[in-house]
Amino acid sequence: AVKHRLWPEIEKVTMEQLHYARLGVGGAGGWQLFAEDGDMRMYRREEEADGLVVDPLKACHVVKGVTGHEVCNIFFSPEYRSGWEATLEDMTVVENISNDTLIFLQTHKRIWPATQRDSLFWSHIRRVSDDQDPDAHDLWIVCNHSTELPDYPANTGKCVRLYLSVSLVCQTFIDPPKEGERIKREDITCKITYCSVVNPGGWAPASVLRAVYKREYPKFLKRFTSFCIDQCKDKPIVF
Ligand SMILES: CC(C)(C)c1cc(CCc2ccccn2)cc(-c2ccc(S(=O)(=O)CCO)cc2)c1
Repeated sequence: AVKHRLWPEIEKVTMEQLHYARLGVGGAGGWQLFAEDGDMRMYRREEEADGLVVDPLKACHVVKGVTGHEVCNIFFSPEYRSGWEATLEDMTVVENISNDTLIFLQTHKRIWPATQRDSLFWSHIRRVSDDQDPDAHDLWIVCNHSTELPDYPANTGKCVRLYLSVSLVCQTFIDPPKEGERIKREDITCKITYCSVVNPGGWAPASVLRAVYKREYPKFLKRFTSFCIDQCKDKPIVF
C-alpha cells in the first residue's frame, strides 16, 4: 500500500518516543517527583520554550486486570475519549490515515485566565516486540504528535493552537495460572509509562499553568486507568 506523506515522521517520532519512555527518571535527567498515589509516580521537569511553560511530564503506573493492548486501544480509540478525557470540549477525527493512524482536532476546556486551546495531532498505535528481551511480553505504544493541515490552520478562530507530543507505552506481565487453568484478569499486570510535553502555544501564566498541571495530571491518569479497568472487567481479555 502507498504510505501516507506523514509516514516517515510517524515512524521516527514513535520510535523516539518509545526510547524516551524507556529512559529512567533517576540520575541527572532533572526529573522531580511531584505526585504519588499508590503505584502511580508522576515526575516533571521545569522547562520553558520562548518564555512559555512546557514542563515535560513522565508518569509511571502499574494497573492490574488489563493488558497493554487493551489500555492502548482505549487511549487511541475516538469512541472512548469522552469517557476519560476531562480536558475535552470537542473532538473530531479529521483524517483516517489507516486503522492504526488517525488525525484528531480537539478543542480543550478553557483554563482561566488563558485563552481556550485547540490541538491538531496525528495519533498512532503500534505493537512493538521487545528486541532486547524476546521472551518479554510485547509493548504497545500510542503516540500523539501535533501536526499541521491546510484545512485547519492554527490560531485563526477563537482558540490558540497548543502543541503536544505525548506517548503511552504499556507492557503486560502475566502470572502463570495453575496447570491447565485459563489466565484470569487478576493474573494480569500492566506497566504504564505516560510521557507528555504540552506547549500552550501562546501566552499562559506560568504560575497558573504549573498549578493546573500539578493538580490535573494525577487526576487525568487515575481517571484514565480507572476507566480502562471498568471498560474491560466484564469482557474477554485482549492480549
Ligand atoms: C492542564 C493539563 C492537564 C496539562 C492539560 C490541559 C489541556 C488544555 C489545554 C491548555 C493547555 C495549556 C494551557 C491552556 N490550555 C490539555 C491537556 C492534554 C492534551 C492532550 C492530551 S493527550 O494525552 O494527547 C489525550 C488526547 O486528548 C492530554 C492532556 C492537558
